[in-house]
Amino acid sequence: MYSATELYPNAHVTEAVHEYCIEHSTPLPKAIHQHREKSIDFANKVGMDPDMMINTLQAQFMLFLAKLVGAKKVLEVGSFTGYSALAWAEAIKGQEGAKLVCIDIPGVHTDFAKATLSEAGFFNTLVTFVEGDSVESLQSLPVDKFDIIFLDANKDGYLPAIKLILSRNLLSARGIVIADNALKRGLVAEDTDKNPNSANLDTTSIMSYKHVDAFNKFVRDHEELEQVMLPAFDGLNIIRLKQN
Ligand SMILES: C[S@@+](CC[C@H](N)C(=O)[O-])C[C@H]1O[C@@H](n2cnc3c(N)ncnc32)[C@H](O)[C@@H]1O
Repeated sequence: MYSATELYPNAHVTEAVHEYCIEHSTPLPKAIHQHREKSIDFANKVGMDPDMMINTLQAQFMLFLAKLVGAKKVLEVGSFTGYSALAWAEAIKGQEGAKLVCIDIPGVHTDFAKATLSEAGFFNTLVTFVEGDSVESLQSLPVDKFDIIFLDANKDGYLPAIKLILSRNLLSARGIVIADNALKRGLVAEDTDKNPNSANLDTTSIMSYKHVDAFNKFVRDHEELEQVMLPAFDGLNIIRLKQN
């Protein structure tokens, strides 16, 4: 049975709709736009994949969402060149007690992200970096309550991350966890040859869809959590603590 709606007839219309959405959403500040261009140049120069960044529309969405939930404290796991971090910083800046903590492994991309946030006047004031493995960093992070926790690093870290978020009480009562790539190009739902993305199927690496699927199932089955899985971007699993 086919119960989903295939909204757009082809890739051309899908792309046109995407551009329309960008043009009809509140634009990102110019500095964030410019940073995207600089990040693409930088990533290409150092041989990293610029497509690791969230896209423009996702940045517009996350900035809006952060404002919608009145976020003051954000924890980002996986910052790359600092593009999504800039969007979070823009959303929370100017509030007393606002802070953004970014976790990523050390490297030229993290140096680039720190320089960017420094140029924007955020580094070490609004934004701090924890340089290390995602799970180890979540284990040792000083306890605080975050209104948004964005998971966007190694996929084998998602499940240990949500367990640590719960056991260490890192999420504020009305806070949300946003797990990016929650659908992994559709592979979590369909990993046979009916999905062209199943060619060279990766079931073992740290980025495998298998880890994301285990995370999604853990979240779905956890009695203290409620969540919505959205087929937007590469899939967003938006999670919160059940409210009494
Ligand atoms: C998809 S990118 C993040 C993109 C960023 N959120 C953005 O939209 O601009 C994933 C990041 O996870 C980081 N990463 C990979 N393995 C990691 C690990 N074990 N611990 C911490 N970060 C890791 C990579 O260095 C990379 O910068």
